Amino acid sequence: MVGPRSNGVSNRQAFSVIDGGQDQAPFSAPPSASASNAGSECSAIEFTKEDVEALLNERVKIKNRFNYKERCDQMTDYIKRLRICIRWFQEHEGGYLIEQEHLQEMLDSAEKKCTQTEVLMQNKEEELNAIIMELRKTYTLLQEKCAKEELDKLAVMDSLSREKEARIAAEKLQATLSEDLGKAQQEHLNINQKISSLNDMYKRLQEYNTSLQHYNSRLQTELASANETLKSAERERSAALEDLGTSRGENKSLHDQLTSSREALNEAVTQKESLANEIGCLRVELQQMREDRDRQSLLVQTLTEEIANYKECAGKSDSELHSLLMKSNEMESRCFSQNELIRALQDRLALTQKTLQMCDLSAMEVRSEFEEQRKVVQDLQNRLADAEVKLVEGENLRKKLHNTILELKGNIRVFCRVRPLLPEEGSTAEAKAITFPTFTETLGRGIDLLQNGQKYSFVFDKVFRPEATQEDVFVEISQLIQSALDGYKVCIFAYGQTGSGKTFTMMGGPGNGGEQKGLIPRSLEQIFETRQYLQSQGWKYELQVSVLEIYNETIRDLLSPNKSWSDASRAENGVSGKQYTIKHDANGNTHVSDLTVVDVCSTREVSYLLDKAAQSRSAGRTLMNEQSSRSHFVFTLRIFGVNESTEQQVQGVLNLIDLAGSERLSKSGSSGDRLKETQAINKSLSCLSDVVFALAKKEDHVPFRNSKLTYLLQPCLGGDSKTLMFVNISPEPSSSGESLCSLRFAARVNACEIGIPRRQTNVRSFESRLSYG
Ligand SMILES: Nc1ncnc2c1ncn2[C@@H]1O[C@H](COP(=O)(O)OP(=O)(O)OP(=O)(O)O)[C@@H](O)[C@H]1O
Repeated sequence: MVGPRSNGVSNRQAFSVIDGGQDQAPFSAPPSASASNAGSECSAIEFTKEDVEALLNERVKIKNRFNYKERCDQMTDYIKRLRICIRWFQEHEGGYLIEQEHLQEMLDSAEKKCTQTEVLMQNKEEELNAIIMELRKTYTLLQEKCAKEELDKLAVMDSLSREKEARIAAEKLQATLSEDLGKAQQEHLNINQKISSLNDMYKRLQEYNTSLQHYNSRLQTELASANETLKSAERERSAALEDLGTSRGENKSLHDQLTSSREALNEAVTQKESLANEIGCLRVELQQMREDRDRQSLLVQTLTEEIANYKECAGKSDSELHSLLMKSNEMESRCFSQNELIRALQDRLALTQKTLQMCDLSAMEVRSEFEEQRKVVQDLQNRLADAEVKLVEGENLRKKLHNTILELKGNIRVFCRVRPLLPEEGSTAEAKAITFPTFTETLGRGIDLLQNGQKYSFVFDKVFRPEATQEDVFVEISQLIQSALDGYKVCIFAYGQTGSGKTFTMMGGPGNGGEQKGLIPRSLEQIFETRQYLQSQGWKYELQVSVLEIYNETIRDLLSPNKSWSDASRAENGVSGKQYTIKHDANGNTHVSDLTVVDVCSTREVSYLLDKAAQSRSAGRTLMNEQSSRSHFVFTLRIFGVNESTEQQVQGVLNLIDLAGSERLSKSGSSGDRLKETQAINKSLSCLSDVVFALAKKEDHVPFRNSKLTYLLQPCLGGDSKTLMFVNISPEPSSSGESLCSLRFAARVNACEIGIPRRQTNVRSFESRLSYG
């Protein structure tokens, strides 16, 4: 057996030359050599037969290699090793010649094959290179694709992570949404419940609304029927009053008749009594006569008997007989005269009895007539009582209905009055600034104003045309005045530009008398008349008057016995001695300290006080009005009533106010003191406007305290009184600007809702004598 052995450094070097200096392993894995690390260490290798066979066998293995490149490399490596092996054998040729030949052959064939293989390999290599190139290209493409894929993947990963995040967020969101959904579902349930309850409520509200509508329509019909009833009550009342008057007349005439009948009866009775006395006397006389007659008859009888006896005893003396005959004749004549007397007395008796019977008859007649008359009187008295009860009921119904109407209305009422053109204001032919619509629904309530070619329409509770008389106006407010007697606070005030007719409306025309009398004197007349009339129903009233003016924001007592101001002091912005303060109590009554209050009993007294106050009132001449009121004039009548039969008590207040007129400084031509007055007037009216504006807008704060006027009027504007405003309008086209302002203000006032009027009953606290509202 031969095998590779270590041959020293020289062998090794020889191999190195053969290998071309390449430092690589000559054998792949010789079975017995330490092949793995044998490498090119030829000097350390010894070849044996087994090694050569193994080497030869290795070729087969290499041939079977599938991978060309690998096969090629291994084959090259194999050939090198074979050469080394051959060389080794050449060096050691003595013992191994056969193997050398064999090996040579093998080497040749191997070289051949190797060459073929190399060619093949080259082809294959080229092929492979082409494939490799292709593959590289593909690889590059793939790499690119891969890079792209990687990028895509990254992008996908990124989007995935984003999606994941989004998913997580979505999941979170879903969780919260689920929670929300749960809540929402809960809420939905709650809302559904709420909706159903709201639906129920809505249904109930609808029902309530329908019932309210029904109630409203019922109220409306009731109101209409109440109005009808009121009207019929009024008619009945007036008919009852008429009836009452005629009944009273009838009653009086019946009373007269009754008295005369009574007198006739008394006369007849006395006549009857005297006749009865006479009859009694006659009867006594008759009785006496009868007794006399009987006696005389008896005497005649005895005398006749005696005569008979005498006749029997004829022969007795003729003289005796003669005397007896004489006696008998005398007796007979006496008897005859007695009989005559009796007959006359009987005739008289019969006559007297007849007269008595007649007297009895006439007495009976008079008595029956008297009874009839008494019945008629009784009937009339019953009817009178009925009529009075009806009257009281009608009066109560009227009050109730009147108050219901006012309560239903619930706001300040506004009446508009347009004064006629004055002679100095030119002809009526001038273009008309004011017209009155003729539509049925606004008839008597509408007014149209033409200003700069534009028409402005307003509707109020009542509009009085220029031709309306003071009486026409008063008729419309008389019910309101009556309310003051019924225990309500009533306030009527006149508003408008200067010269528009406020003072005319409130106080009256020149002289304030007759047809020209204004609302204040007419109201007082009505109050005194009604007071008189109500006395029959048990009412007693005490009335107190006070009058003040607000001049330049200062209160003045117009009934003060010692007036402490003069024209000079007026000019000094109205600084007088006394400082009057206004206070409102919890009942809504207003008190002005130190104000003169006068008890009044008749219209004359009040007229005197009114004249006195009117004379004391600040007035002056302006371009707009000859006699212009320069202050707000406040007349107050406090009414305290007590019904002694029903023990009812009422306390009413009547405030009648003539405001100073609003005016443009340019138009009024004011200067000096007049200018100051105008400024003060305009300021207080502007405060009134602010108050009305705040009330109309239902603001929490109403600036009542901004002026004396508004503070004084607070209970009338914001409280529980029955308030009526007159807006006075001048028909002059040149005043249309101011008229528009006044009408606008009035419309705003009309829209204000104040409290429901309250009646003050069962109050007897009259010690406070200074209340205004
Ligand atoms: N309805 C009317 N009928 C006839 N004359 C009237 C009427 N209204 C007002 N007048 C007259 O118009 C003039 C001005 O009226 P009045 O003095 O009442 O106005 P006013 O509004 O009170 O003015 P001021 O605010 O300046 O006091 C007066 O001469 C008055 O007699």
